[in-house]
Amino acid sequence: MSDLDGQSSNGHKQRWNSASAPDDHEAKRIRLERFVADQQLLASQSIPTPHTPHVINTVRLPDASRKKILVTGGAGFVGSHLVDRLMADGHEVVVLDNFFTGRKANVEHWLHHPNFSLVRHDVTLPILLEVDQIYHLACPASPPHYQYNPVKTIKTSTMGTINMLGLAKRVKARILLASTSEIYGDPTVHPQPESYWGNVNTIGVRACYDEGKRVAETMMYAYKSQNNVEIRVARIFNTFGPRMHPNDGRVVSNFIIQSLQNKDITIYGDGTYTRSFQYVDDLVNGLIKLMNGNYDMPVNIGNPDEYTINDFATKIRDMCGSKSEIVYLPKVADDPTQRKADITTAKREIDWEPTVTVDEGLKKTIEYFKGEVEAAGEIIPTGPDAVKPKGGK
Ligand SMILES: O=C(O)[C@H]1O[C@H](OP(=O)(O)OP(=O)(O)OC[C@H]2O[C@@H](n3ccc(=O)[nH]c3=O)[C@H](O)[C@@H]2O)[C@H](O)[C@@H](O)[C@@H]1O
Repeated sequence: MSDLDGQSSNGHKQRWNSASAPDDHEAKRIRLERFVADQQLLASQSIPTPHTPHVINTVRLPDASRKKILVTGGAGFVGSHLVDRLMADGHEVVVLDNFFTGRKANVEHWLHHPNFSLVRHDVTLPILLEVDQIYHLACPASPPHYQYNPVKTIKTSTMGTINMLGLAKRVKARILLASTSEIYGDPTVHPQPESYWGNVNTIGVRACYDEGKRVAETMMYAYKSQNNVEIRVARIFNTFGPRMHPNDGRVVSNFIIQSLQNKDITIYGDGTYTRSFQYVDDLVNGLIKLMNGNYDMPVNIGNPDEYTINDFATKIRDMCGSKSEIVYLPKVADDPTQRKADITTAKREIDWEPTVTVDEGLKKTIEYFKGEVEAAGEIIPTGPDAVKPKGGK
């Protein structure tokens, strides 16, 4: 048995004598383990090789029609579904995400695809990239999450949008802003058309998000008129589907998670408030149509199917076959009392309307959360108070 040269942890070469040396078999095993680890590292960090674990086949677009598309917040719930569509359509996609509420798991299936790049970056800082289109989605959207650090939420919507508009201007990219139905505040007009100016409490707990998005819209139109930037503005209404953060705290994820575990379903207030809910695939279709159409005024993207929170709780409990009790907690501050998308503009200008019913969408979402609950053992849903998103990259 020959002696082996070894490297000690402090870097000094050391010599094992035959008494203390690992035998040949052990040395081979260590070398093999190192080789496999090196290969795995290489495969995870470089373009696909025959050893790369999993590369999804996508359409191969000719250079002339393949676009470089930036998706800020692309590892989030909505962003990751949008990325799936853009990748499947054969485009090159760059995802920027700071992983505050986004999760690597949402996009990990693309990590080895040569058309895909994932960059950990906070949009409040500028970035230089060459792209043709920008979907600017980055911002926490769940009330407990966006209220956790309101100053950061404001910076994300303001500085983040300025940075993305600056980039769009420099590289002449078209930019789409993910705005929100929240810009209508607690609406006095029902349903809400784009021409309604809204009713927002400028110093309330939701203002960091609502006002941030309102000024983001203002910036979009300022860059359009002053710098000829090509803009699109989507006002997104309540959206649900797989990959919602399990601790998101929003009504769909909370009610499903509570029902699946036979825990109390928590209604804030008396449950007479209303929302209209759309499935995420419909939203993604709407965003892509808006981006690639000719209309550059704000467009509501939502499903007008409106429910009281009471009815929605019963519906989800029934669909889950759950024994949960419904409990009523104090209402949350500045909660909009009614919300329903008027989608006349979307139908007329971009030929879009939702095609997935709330029931179909809920079935898929319940299936997804069954898996999440099973994997986690137990999920304690986020309550109404401001809270930092839980890990779970
Ligand atoms: O889901 C969305 O797309 C929207 O969600 C939030 O707006 P909000 O309508 O307040 O959404 P939820 O937090 O899901 O609340 C909906 C209603 O259910 C109630 N709720 C929520 C959670 C819960 O456990 N129980 C409960 O009664 C809320 O008080 C509210 O009245 C965000 O602020 C929007 O940006 C986003 O577009």
